Amino acid sequence: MTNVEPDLDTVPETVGAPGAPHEIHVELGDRTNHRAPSAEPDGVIELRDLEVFYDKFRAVSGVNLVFGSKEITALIGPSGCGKSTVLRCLNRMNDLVPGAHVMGDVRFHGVDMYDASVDVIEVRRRIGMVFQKPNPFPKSIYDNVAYGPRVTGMKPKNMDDVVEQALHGAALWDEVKDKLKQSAYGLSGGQQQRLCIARTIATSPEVILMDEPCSALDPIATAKIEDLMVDLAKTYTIIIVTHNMQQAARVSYRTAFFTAAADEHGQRTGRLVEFDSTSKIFGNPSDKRTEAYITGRFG
Ligand SMILES: Nc1ncnc2c1ncn2[C@@H]1O[C@H](COP(=O)(O)OP(=O)(O)OP(=O)(O)O)[C@@H](O)[C@H]1O
Repeated sequence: MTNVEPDLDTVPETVGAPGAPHEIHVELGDRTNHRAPSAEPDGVIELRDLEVFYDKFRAVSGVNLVFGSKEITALIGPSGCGKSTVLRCLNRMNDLVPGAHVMGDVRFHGVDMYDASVDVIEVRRRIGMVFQKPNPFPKSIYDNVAYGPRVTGMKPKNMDDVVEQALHGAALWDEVKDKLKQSAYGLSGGQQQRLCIARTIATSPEVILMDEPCSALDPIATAKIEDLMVDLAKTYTIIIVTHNMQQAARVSYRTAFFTAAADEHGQRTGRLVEFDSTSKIFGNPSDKRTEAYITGRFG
């Protein structure tokens, strides 16, 4: 996936000076709840000088980002710029990737998430993840949702209530309430993805990370997940990686744009180019590389 993207550092002058007036055709926010982001994100998660390696390969470098709670933040950029790598740092998923190591600071409520005293299971309970391809377990719908509370040792008074609430939260209850004991594999792709969201919220996380959650879905199922995201953001902090710029523009409050630049040895390392409110990024970006990307000239 790397080394096939054009180098955004070499965008031609015709793109225009940073901040210059220009025409950008990405529609903003027909699905958002139009909650204006506060001036500065509160920093529920903060990245300082984040650098991620896969063995000796430096995949991303110099990432400083501050996420706001109960907001949707989109990470966008061309293939291979390190969006998923950064996302996986936010709940220590990269621990599971052979050769991956993380430098710099990743703080959750100000606490160093990579400190030796931190309980990784608890990190992943509080910061859940939904993947690109719906990945329900080969279990019943009920057992998929109850799985997280069971394995993380939650002892709810009534598991049925937990399952029902999570399925309501994922806007799936009405479609499955009469077949909770049936296999999750009998659901459509979009339903399976909402089941995965229910499975994530059943453990009462604060943050939900989503890595291209709609890329395997048709437009109707995508629209349902986008509506759901906006609804979930009233309760949860959501950080989403998406290739779909319309989607980023529709659902997110803030957007971080990454790109990958080659060094003198030709090694392409992902970097954060610009982070701002979504309306600024899509309406009047400060960096010509952002503008080139969102107007479809590159990437
Ligand atoms: N498990 C891995 N082992 C080695 N290199 C990896 C691994 N995962 C990602 N990389 C490399 O790290 C860089 C960033 O990849 P990453 O998947 O984070 O980018 P991305 O922006 O999410 O890409 P895409 O949009 O194509 O999913 C790429 O050069 C990729 O090849």
